[in-house]
Amino acid sequence: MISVEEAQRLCLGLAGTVGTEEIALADTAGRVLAVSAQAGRAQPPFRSAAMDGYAVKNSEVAIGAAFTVVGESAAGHGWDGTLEAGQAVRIFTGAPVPEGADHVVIQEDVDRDGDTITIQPNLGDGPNIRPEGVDFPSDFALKAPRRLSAIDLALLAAMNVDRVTVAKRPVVDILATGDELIMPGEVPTRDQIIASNLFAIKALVEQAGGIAHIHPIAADTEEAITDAMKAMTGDIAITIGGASVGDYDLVGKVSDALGVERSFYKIAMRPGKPLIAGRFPHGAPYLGLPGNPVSAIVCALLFLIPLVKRMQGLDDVLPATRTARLGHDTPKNGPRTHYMRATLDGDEVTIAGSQDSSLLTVMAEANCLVIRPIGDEARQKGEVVEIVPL
Ligand SMILES: Nc1nc2c(c(=O)[nH]1)N[C@H]1C(S)=C(S)[C@@H](COP(=O)(O)OP(=O)(O)OC[C@H]3O[C@@H](n4cnc5c(N)ncnc54)[C@H](O)[C@@H]3O)O[C@H]1N2
Ligand code: MOO
Repeated sequence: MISVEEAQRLCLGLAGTVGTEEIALADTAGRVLAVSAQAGRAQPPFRSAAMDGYAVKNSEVAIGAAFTVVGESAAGHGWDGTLEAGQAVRIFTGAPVPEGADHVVIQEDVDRDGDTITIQPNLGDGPNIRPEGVDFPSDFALKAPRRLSAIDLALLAAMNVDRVTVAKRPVVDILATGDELIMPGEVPTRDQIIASNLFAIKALVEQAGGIAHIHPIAADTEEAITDAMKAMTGDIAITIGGASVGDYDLVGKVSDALGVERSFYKIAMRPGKPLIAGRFPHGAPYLGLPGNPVSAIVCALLFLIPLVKRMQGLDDVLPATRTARLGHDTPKNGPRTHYMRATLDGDEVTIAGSQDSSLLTVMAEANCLVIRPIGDEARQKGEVVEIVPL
């Protein structure tokens, strides 16, 4: 059995790239920027008024000073002249500040009589002018790779970028295997259960920027699994279940027969020990996840999701960890790294009482996984542990 770190390294080694596409800015939220976007224009592209008021010379600003209003600069319609001594230009927020002016006195601070303004005693601070390029200069670039946030879309728009080159979304084929499984909504026989973990995995893939295709459940026969695996032609292939050593755990055998080049089988981790990883003949990375609901989901978080992100060109793809303090004593860990379902409240973490890998109710209540290293000694309340926030 290999370590989790080694397994993650090998999985990421299977990642190919999915190529890029140019799409409209409005469609890019959550996509990964593949080519740095260039501004080509400063923002603001001119000195602009930050307040509504009067543009004057800073050197002339004083309580009681009077100015003659000689023009108007509105947003989208600047004033082309040059301000002379004793003059003011009526100006509005976002409008270009005229040549010769370097202070905007807000309108609340002046008294206007015809074309004359006089600065009042309540004069506030200036200069109320945004320098050219104060948000970004004309050579500004939004650097790739980067997952585009909602705010990034506004920034790209401000940069006058209307088409964006992003990584294509990796297509992930998800195949659940097992005679006992039916889809939600179908009528189970006495010995059947409902396929569940694939829905969490589909959602995780989509949150990570991939496209998930759920395939029809395959029965526990070599023929059915072979046919179903041949139909997985996307960028990443996932099977769920049948990865262990039982008589009906046929996925490893079938994947070998299909020419999947095995990268590793079995990890010193709990849950998720019987993970299979390899590469399909057509190049797609393949992960054979264990069937237990929690095992499949934890494996997806630790191995599949990083792969989906890496195939979009992202660098920092492994789940973030942080530390927390144990809210109680906990016994020595065994020979596998244990990812324990737990609840973080403030800085204190409480490990769930049952860690059986079939328990979705426990995982649904958890908001983190406590990582217990291989052979970790018994820990006392208050000791620091590493966690993966969920
Ligand atoms: N003799 C041994 N038995 C087992 C070992 C072992 O080392 N020696 N490993 C155990 C561990 S650890 C795990 S994890 C499981 C993984 O087994 P498989 O990947 O072969 O999974 P299945 O046997 O097909 O299913 C296990 C369990 O999960 C249920 N299941 C399967 N698929 C789904 C699904 N899509 N949605 C919901 N539930 C699913 C299935 O009905 C079983 O109850 O093996 C242990 N055994
Ligand atoms: O590794 Mo299994 O995933 O412990 O239940």
